[in-house]
Amino acid sequence: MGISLGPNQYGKAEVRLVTVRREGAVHHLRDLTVSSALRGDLTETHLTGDNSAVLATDTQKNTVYAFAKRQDVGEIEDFALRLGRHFVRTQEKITSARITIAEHGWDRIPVDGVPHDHAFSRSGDERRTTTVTVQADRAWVVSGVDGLVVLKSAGSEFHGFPRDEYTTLAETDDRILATAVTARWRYQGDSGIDWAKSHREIKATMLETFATKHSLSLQQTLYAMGEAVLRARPEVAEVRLSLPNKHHFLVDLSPFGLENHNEVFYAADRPYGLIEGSAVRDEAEEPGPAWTDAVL
Ligand SMILES: O=c1[nH]c(=O)c2[nH]c(=O)[nH]c2[nH]1
Repeated sequence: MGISLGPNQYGKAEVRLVTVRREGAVHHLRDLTVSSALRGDLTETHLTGDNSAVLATDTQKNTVYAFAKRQDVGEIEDFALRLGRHFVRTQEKITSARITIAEHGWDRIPVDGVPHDHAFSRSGDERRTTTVTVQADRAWVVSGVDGLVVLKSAGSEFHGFPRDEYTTLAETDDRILATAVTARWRYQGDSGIDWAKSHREIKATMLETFATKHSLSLQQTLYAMGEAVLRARPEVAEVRLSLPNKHHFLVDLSPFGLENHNEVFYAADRPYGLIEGSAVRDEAEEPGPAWTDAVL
């Protein structure tokens, strides 16, 4: 019978890791969600239940915690590289390790205007992310951001679209544009990059472009954001963006005898337009195995 095992991987998903590093009275907090996915010669466990090549997902979880103790976590890209290389180097049958990390931000609580030593408030929904894929002595790093919510209350139009028998949407030259940015960018190379600075500047570039680019569509804004990142950051080969159009509909106030001059909106949560695309550098390195899976 012509049946065989298809592509497979296994690992521990969403290990919740919080670390506290003490510098005298000042505590430094890190809050990560770490997932591992291993690939390799794993046919036996699937076909016969022979687990001799299966590093338990429980062990993978423990490795995350032990590594966090043995060495300061540092940048999520470096932590993921250390974990991925460890799994590939120590497990004979494992040929590929993919480590995905999301970092949740915490801000110090201000007390009388002074940031507190050891009390924090969650920074919101935004998360810094990375997915590192390690194979033999190569690694590919794809980093990004999730849940970066932005809105502009001017500088956005949408018109000139086709009208058929089902079109009701009014053309507009003044609307609210809002989205929650999911971005992924792939780095050329896996060393010599200041991950934190790169992340900070890519995010600043995307935000600045969102703010200043006069928008005729969210698609146009998406490409402008990606293009600006590639122009500013030579270490990045490609940027992929997934932008939900968080619609803000004008409320019809005429039943109440009131006019609505773009002042009162209904923020709908669904359905939403979902605009996705990428900007690619012409002479970019090949994406390697990391990109398609790592993105979304
Ligand atoms: O920026 C937009 N792009 C679209 O494709 C679209 N479609 C829609 O209904 N509104 C919008 N806005």
